[in-house]
Amino acid sequence: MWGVSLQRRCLHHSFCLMKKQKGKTPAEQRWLTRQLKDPYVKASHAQNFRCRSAFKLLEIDDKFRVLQPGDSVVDCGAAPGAWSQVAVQRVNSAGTDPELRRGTVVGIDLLNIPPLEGAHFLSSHDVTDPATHAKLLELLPNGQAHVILSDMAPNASGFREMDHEKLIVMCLSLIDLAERILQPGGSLVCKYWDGILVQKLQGKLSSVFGSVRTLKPNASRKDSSERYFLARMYRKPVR
Ligand SMILES: C[S@@+](CC[C@H](N)C(=O)[O-])C[C@H]1O[C@@H](n2cnc3c(N)ncnc32)[C@H](O)[C@@H]1O
Repeated sequence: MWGVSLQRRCLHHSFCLMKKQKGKTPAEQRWLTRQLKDPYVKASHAQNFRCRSAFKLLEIDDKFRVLQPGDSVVDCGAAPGAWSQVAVQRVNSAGTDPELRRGTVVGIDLLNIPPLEGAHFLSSHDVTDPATHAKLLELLPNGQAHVILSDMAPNASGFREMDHEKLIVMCLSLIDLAERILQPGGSLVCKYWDGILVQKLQGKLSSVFGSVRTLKPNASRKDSSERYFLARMYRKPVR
């Protein structure tokens, strides 16, 4: 009986897939097939996350407890907003003293970020622009963040080295941002694509953070060069 209902569901699933794939290029068809089979895509629909990347941050935070109730968090490259959803959940706890445990989440993206209760979004803003840093100073309590998250990525050109370099430059700009808004002892989670400049980024992070570790969450696709640095115990450089 179970076998028959599963067979029906599979036939229905294949039919939907065929309908969705009509008129698509082979690359688009491969992407769609992968999306439809992906357990994290299914889970993100079931749990109302805006995209599967939510599970990367959930995994990192479950293991390392980066986001604490009451924290102020800046989410760089926030669109469509799944990491901000996770951050809003984690920094606002239903504890006994809600005032003390109400956190702040500010998301920034070049693109439009649909509104999310509990978050403040700076859509059409560039994280690397000093004008954005100035706005952040106004939005964060005392102009300070406990955590900077970055899942930023440039539009991939298809040239691996070039894309890697672009993303490393973006990650390096987060060190300038940290100097302006990250409080001593704070943390940074940032995505990078593996390549020759990773050691340079790691070195720069290690010069201002007490610990830097490399992470590859299970939700990050195995065939992707995507990795994350988790840098903790920020030390503000003395100028
Ligand atoms: C992989 S998506 C982020 C997904 C997001 N973490 C989520 O969970 O919904 C990468 C985002 O980085 C943004 N981005 C790239 N460069 C940026 C920049 N200089 N400033 C702000 N956002 C940027 C892109 O527009 C894109 O929306």
